[in-house]
Amino acid sequence: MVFVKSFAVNGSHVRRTDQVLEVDFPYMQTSVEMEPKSTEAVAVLVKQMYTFRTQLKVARLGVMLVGWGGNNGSTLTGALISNKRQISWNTAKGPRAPNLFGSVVMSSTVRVGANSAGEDVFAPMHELLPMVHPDEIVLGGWDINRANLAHAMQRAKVFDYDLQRRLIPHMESLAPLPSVYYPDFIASNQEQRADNVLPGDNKTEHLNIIRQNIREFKRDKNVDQVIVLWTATTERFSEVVPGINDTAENLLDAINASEEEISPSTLFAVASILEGAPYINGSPQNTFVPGCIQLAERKGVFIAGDDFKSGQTKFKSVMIDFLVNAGIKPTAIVSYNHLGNNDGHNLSAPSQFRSKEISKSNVVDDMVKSNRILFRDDEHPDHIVVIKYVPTVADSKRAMDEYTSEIFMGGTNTVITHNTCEDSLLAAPLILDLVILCELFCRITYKTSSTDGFMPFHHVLSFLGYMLKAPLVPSGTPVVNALFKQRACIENVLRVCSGLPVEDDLRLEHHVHSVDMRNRSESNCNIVKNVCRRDHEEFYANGSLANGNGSVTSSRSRTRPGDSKPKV
Ligand SMILES: NC(=O)c1ccc[n+]([C@@H]2O[C@H](COP(=O)([O-])OP(=O)(O)OC[C@H]3O[C@@H](n4cnc5c(N)ncnc54)[C@H](O)[C@@H]3O)[C@@H](O)[C@H]2O)c1
Ligand SMILES: O=P([O-])([O-])O[C@@H]1[C@@H](O)[C@H](O)[C@@H](O)[C@H](O)[C@@H]1O
Repeated sequence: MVFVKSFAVNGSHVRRTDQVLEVDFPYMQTSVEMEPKSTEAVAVLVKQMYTFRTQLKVARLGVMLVGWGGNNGSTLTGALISNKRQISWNTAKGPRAPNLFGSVVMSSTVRVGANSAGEDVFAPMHELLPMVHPDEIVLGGWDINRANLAHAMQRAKVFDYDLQRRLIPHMESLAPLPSVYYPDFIASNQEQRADNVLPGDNKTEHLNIIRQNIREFKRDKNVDQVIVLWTATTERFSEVVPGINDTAENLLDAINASEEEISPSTLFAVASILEGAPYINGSPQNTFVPGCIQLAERKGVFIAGDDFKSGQTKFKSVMIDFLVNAGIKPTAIVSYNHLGNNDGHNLSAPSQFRSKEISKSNVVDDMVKSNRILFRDDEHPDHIVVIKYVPTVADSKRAMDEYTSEIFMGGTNTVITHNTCEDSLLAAPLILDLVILCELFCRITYKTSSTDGFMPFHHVLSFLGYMLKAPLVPSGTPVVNALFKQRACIENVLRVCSGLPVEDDLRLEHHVHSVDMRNRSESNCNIVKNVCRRDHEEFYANGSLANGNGSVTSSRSRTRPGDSKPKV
């Protein structure tokens, strides 16, 4: 295998200028024709030509976190500073260097193709298209607690002490803006944190202040784009009330009337949408009430959610995909976890736990519904979710799962897992992926023979489902929870927008009679390889490359659009 730091795709289907990359893509689908209640079907192959257009200029990106002073917010902030400044730290086991492990965009690779020797060539996912580099992201946000980010980081107890010590000078000047606090939506045990709240209960005033905060942040930080992301405390579900939050008009009127059922998270979503800022919900509550979704559609602003998929649930979406697609029938999934961070404290309250229980429980539905050999229409594995608050373990969440399945000829298979998830160290890189990909999708448009010119993707950005437990999807479309299908969706949309083919793992070239790889016909797609095998091993050894003059270049490519890509 060979690893390259960057590549360009050439071919008659690719048109590139300094500003724009346009790619033609023949999208093949099957339209299934069948009579109602019939079990016979006919699949007809349908090809639709898409042209994808990507604006290559990456936005100067500002990210405003709601709940900035929380474990996730402070951990992400410290991690970005540590990576940008290359702040290493000492531990009992020796020195540690910053990294971005757990970010699918920054730390996973894609197969670009095979070279003339038949070797697979891999590149970083973030090299598929120009994306925001984490070093360039400007962070800000709100919190109902006034602690500065240095204090918040220390309170979170996530980073090693020596790293905390080294980060404090860079974080103590960062302070969250005061936020909206409506006690009824989060556990009463959170009241002690609420010392940084907007006065009064006039929701129109609160909305306008949040909107002003977004405008001022964009101006003062000199960013081109702002994305608002909720990583604040899990709220109880909002009741969807006709006349209150069922349409965009009713929702805006309800805010003007300071209706009680309008949650802080929905207020933030409305403010973001009205300011043209994409809004992402990292928690399980139903922020996106129907009126909010309709408002996002009206304004053409991306929304995505719900609930970061970080540890136990992420693993579950792999296990159930494996079992069901192996023809094995899961009959019971018992998920228990305990955690001791403030999130866990909030989740110890029934209404907030219920929000999380829903998002953690629905993650198997797509896989179960896909296999009527194993499951009857109304059949579903027993699925239990338990969350307990144990202060001692702090952010180091323990997840214990038991998967019981029916196997061949009446057999039973039971898999028991114990997963210690450093909650915030698993969630923070997902926040990075969510905002990097969201910024990219804001620069991609598409056209087909049936569109009126180039159009943005649907305002419900369901491509981001990989990072979320309960992916919000456009009305009437299926929810996909299987983790590797979700990842394949992201990789393939980026591949086709870059000019590469979909990765279908068919690999026919390896299954047909041996072809002398040296005689492979020269494809019309040239891959630029600029790193030899030695560098490849060195890259993997320490994530950096020694170039010709002995100096070390960062393993994170800083290729910018328009840079002349080295040619071999
Ligand atoms: N692995 C994970 O950590 C993980 C995974 C999935 C989902 N989540 C969700 O992410 C969220 C954050 O997790 P965390 O561990 O950082 O929790 P946390 O309690 O440490 O942080 C939440 C922060 O939000 C603040 N807050 C509460 N209400 C607010 C409001 N109305 N406006 C602004 N700030 C507000 C709190 O003061 C706190 O600082 C939670 O909802 C959690 O369920 C976390
Ligand atoms: O690990 P995972 O299931 O993806 O998600 C986590 C839950 O297991 C945990 O109970 C909760 O406190 C975290 O906020 C997060 O939701």
